[in-house]
Amino acid sequence: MATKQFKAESKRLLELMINSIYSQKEVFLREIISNASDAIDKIYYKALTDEHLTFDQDRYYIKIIPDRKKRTLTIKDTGIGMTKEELENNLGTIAKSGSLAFKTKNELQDDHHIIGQFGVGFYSAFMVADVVTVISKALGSNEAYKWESKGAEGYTIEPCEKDSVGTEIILKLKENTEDENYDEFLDEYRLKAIIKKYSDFIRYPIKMDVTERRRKEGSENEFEEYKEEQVINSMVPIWRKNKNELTKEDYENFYHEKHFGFDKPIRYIHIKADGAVRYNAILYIPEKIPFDYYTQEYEKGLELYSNGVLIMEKCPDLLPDYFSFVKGMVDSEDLSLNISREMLQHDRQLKLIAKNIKNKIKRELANLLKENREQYEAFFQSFGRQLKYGVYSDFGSNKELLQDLLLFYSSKEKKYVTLEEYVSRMPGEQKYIYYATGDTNEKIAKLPQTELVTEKGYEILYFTDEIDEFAIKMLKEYKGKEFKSVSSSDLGIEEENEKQTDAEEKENHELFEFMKKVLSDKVKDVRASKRLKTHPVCLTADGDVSIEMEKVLKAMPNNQHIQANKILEINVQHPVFQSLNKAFEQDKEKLKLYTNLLYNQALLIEGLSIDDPVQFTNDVCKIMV
Ligand SMILES: Nc1ncnc2c1ncn2[C@@H]1O[C@H](COP(=O)(O)OP(=O)(O)OP(=O)(O)O)[C@@H](O)[C@H]1O
Repeated sequence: MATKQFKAESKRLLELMINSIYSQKEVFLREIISNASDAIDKIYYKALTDEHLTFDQDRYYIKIIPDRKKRTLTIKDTGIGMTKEELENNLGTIAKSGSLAFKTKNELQDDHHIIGQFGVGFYSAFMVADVVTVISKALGSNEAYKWESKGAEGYTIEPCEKDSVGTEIILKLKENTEDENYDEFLDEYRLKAIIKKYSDFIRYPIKMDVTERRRKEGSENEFEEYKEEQVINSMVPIWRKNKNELTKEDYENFYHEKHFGFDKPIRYIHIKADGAVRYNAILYIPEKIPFDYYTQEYEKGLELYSNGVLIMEKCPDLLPDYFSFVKGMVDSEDLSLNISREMLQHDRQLKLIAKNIKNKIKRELANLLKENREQYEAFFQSFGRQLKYGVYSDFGSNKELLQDLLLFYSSKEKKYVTLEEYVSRMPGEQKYIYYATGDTNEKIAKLPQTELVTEKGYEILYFTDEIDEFAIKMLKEYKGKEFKSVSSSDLGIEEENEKQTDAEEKENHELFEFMKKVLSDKVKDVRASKRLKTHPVCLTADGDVSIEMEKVLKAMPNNQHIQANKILEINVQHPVFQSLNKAFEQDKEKLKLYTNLLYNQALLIEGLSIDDPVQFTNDVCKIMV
């Protein structure tokens, strides 16, 4: 059966191209400049194999010429130019890329990389222009031609005059409308900003006559404006330079030029990957936390370049959430771009780069921790919470990667320690890694629940961040040692006084039952404490939800009323216990009063609010009179 050819309605196709591919009009300039750069590159390649041709870098440039009077924007290049046939083929056929053909034919391999591949970028000019005129003279030709088009209607080609080899693209800008101001593309500042944003690392100078001001000669306070030709782009991206050519200052300057932050980065990572995936990257670990970092407004991501041309200002897929504080850029030739160069096809390359970057950041942070503890602690103060979120999120799938980057305040060392350091110091008989939760280190240090563990001489990690306990529950253990809250019912160290407390529990069973009834559903149980030494009372929790977790969950907007199973623990060695016993025998009303008072005291110690503060203060007054 004969295969029929698809027919394309080229007029319609062009309209689609112009109106649907790009989300931002300003990218037309990026596309035209990229074509100009490709055209110069082509001369460079020709010179490699043609002995009659030399490539003298200084002769090649791109010039941007806005003309307010004529409402035109001209982009001129000294590249290879186009013959009549090439104008016809390359600009008269949508999706025909002369550059792609050139690349394939010349099997280009070295550092100069031609950008064009889809054969559509040129038409983006019609987003901002009614009429596009191309005047071109090809290398090795004596004739010049003018190609002109008003868009979908078609184009004309005719001979014209042009002195030098190269191409001039003249855009007659559209009239302004209520929604669109095309004049902006005649404005020097705006043009400069667009060039800097997308085309800063085009290898050839992008020049423009820029208006400057100077003091009038012979005058004190009179100024005059004058035009000066300036090169707008930086040209050589520092990421393509060798690391040994660059100084710390170069990296810091780049950080500031790119507006990654106002601070000085504490570490930078320069990656030149040339293996399974080829890319260059410069990454920074900032010193200071951005003001919006822990808000929804904060956007993570790295700048993404393809061949030095900006594709995305913030590519989120390159950074995992737990490293969202990292700033920087990635440049790769191997990306699968979509036709507008605004997005990437979700490809293997990008995933490989992201994985690679993730491991490099992890290694860099681990090195920082080893080499400069003070700086790491400062970093952790800013971004540690994000690392802990990382341990907790995604069902703990990143906990192995992140656990050695965590720091917690230690009761014994009185400073921040790693889990590794904690475990390496554990006495042989210590079963668990102990932790205590609270608002501040000072408050935690005073918690009655810590008494037994501290008396045993064991180290306690202080958890002051809401996320801490959740993250640790996800970790479950570190190097085979389980985590244990000092408030949990079984601390694993009560052997000696275990039997005694059990006996006391039995002996005072009726008293505790009475107290439990007084407190009704507020507590699950009232027990003799195995952990209290000097304090009369404390609250602990049975089960998976701790009192701290209950507090955090309660503060969440969609809280599910998840509650900890609270246990009121009484220190039977404390003189208060005698008073309780006495009241139990002689005055049940008094026992009720004492029970409520002790319960409310325990709440206060935990940082929980009292249901009825007025009742509480009345109760305190009652025992005074
Ligand atoms: N300034 C120029 N000098 C020489 N040739 C040019 C110039 N501008 C465009 N061309 C030719 O026109 C072709 C089509 O350009 P167009 O921008 O539409 O696509 P492209 O650059 O090949 O691909 P992409 O859509 O990926 O940018 C180019 O491949 C190139 O051969």
